[in-house]
Amino acid sequence: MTERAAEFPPVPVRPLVVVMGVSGSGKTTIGSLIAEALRVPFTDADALHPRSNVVKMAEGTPLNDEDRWPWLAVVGSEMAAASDTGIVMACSALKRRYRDAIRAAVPGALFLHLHAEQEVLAARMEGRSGHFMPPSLLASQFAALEMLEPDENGAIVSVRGSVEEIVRAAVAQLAAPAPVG
Ligand SMILES: Nc1ncnc2c1ncn2[C@@H]1O[C@H](COP(=O)(O)OP(=O)(O)O)[C@@H](O)[C@H]1O
Ligand SMILES: O=C(O)[C@H](O)[C@@H](O)[C@H](O)[C@H](O)COP(=O)(O)O
Repeated sequence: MTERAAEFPPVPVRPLVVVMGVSGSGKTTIGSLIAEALRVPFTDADALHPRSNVVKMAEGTPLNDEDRWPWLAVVGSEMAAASDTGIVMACSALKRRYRDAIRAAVPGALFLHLHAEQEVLAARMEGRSGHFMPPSLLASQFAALEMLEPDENGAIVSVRGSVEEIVRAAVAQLAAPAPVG
């Protein structure tokens, strides 16, 4: 076992993880490090949006359900295709019904919700450059957000702290998930 793998407790074999949360919550930053720690591939669902969705968000208009359904279908099929290796997928998955759609494609999916107050994330988005998502859409993301419910397989992880602390807490949750709610 390498030094890095030894830092973390054992996690499920071939984990199928969705790192969820609003824009700016750290899905890309934290999700890619979780994937590295688990030694599984990482995919950012930002890269799976049809061009029309990216243009819409870049213009400052929130996506609606109709915009998201085809994208969520791609997210689900990419995860299902990774069931032999495991995967960490960064995907907002803001609403319960979106997560239900992903679970329909990947029944074993685990959801890690990266969570912090809007002000914390707004400051982080303001500090991010070269991304299509404008900080002005953050309020609409919080308005759409539905928290994980007790029957959903997953955990809420606070992202107020450092990246290292968050990755550690997230991997610990995957090893021994605490019940939500
Ligand atoms: N724990 C953290 N502390 C400080 N800055 C962070 C933290 N996590 C992410 N960031 C920064 O916040 C911004 C948003 O993170 P990002 O990973 O792009 O979020 P998302 O993919 O959810 O939109 C980026 O500039 C990133 O470097
Ligand atoms: O469902 C949505 O409205 C989008 O998926 C959105 O939640 C997502 O956050 C964007 O793709 C922006 O990308 P970042 O999350 O990387 O800011």
